[in-house]
Amino acid sequence: MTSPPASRSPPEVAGTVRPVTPLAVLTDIEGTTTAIAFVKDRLFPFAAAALDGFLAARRDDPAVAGILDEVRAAAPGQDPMAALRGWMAADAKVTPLKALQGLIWRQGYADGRLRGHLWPDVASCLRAWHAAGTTLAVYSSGSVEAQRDLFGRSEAGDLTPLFQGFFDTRVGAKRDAASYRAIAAALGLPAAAILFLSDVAEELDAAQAAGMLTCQLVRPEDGTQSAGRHPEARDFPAVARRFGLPAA
Ligand SMILES: CSCCC(=O)C(=O)COP(=O)(O)O
Ligand SMILES: [Mg+2]
Repeated sequence: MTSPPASRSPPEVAGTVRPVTPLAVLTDIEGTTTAIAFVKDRLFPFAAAALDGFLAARRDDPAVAGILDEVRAAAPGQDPMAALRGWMAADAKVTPLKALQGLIWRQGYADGRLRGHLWPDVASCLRAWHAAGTTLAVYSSGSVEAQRDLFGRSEAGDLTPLFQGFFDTRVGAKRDAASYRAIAAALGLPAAAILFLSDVAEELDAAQAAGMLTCQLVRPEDGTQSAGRHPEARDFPAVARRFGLPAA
């Protein structure tokens, strides 16, 4: 006798033996859909090299002026440029830095110097999951604008129509369980129906504390390492097999 297909109703959390198939997949970007090397060796140096010229040209743009006000509020008494440079050097996930990087990258995506990297297994799975009715959303420290540009001008084409939501640190820090509760509420789903994918164990811990299903992407070619405390997958097809999602 064959097993019945996994239910599409919200999964039971405890005391169940049936497979828990998520209604929604919430994915991180760096280290999960996209190579860490692309972010660290391409995107971050691109923004650092363009920062001075960008601010000189756009300082009076209301969006840029607003970000600089946020920098001053986050680093009182410091020169905003020094604060931005310090955050860049430390890879600090500070909201105004991420917003500014997103605006700088936007120019690179628009004129073709940047194209969003995706691991080759990612786009086909996202398309298959979306086609099967799974809600897809993104949660990254990169700004929502940067997320839309990366997926909109990706190596696999424009994937933005697949996603129902994009969330950044404006919803809260990625290591804070409250952020995941807020995302579940915004998606209109119980946290237990959402699978969060990330390479970072502390982010998965926070999602799990909020009640989400979790899976750590461990891609040896990207240098990520197993934390040993969450379900693991080496790519998106392995996520699909582990959680009963459709294969690409
Ligand atoms: C939107 S792509 C740039 C990613 C980024 O700026 C970053 O800090 C990586 O954060 P993630 O949460 O995707 O690991
Ligand atoms: Mg990550």
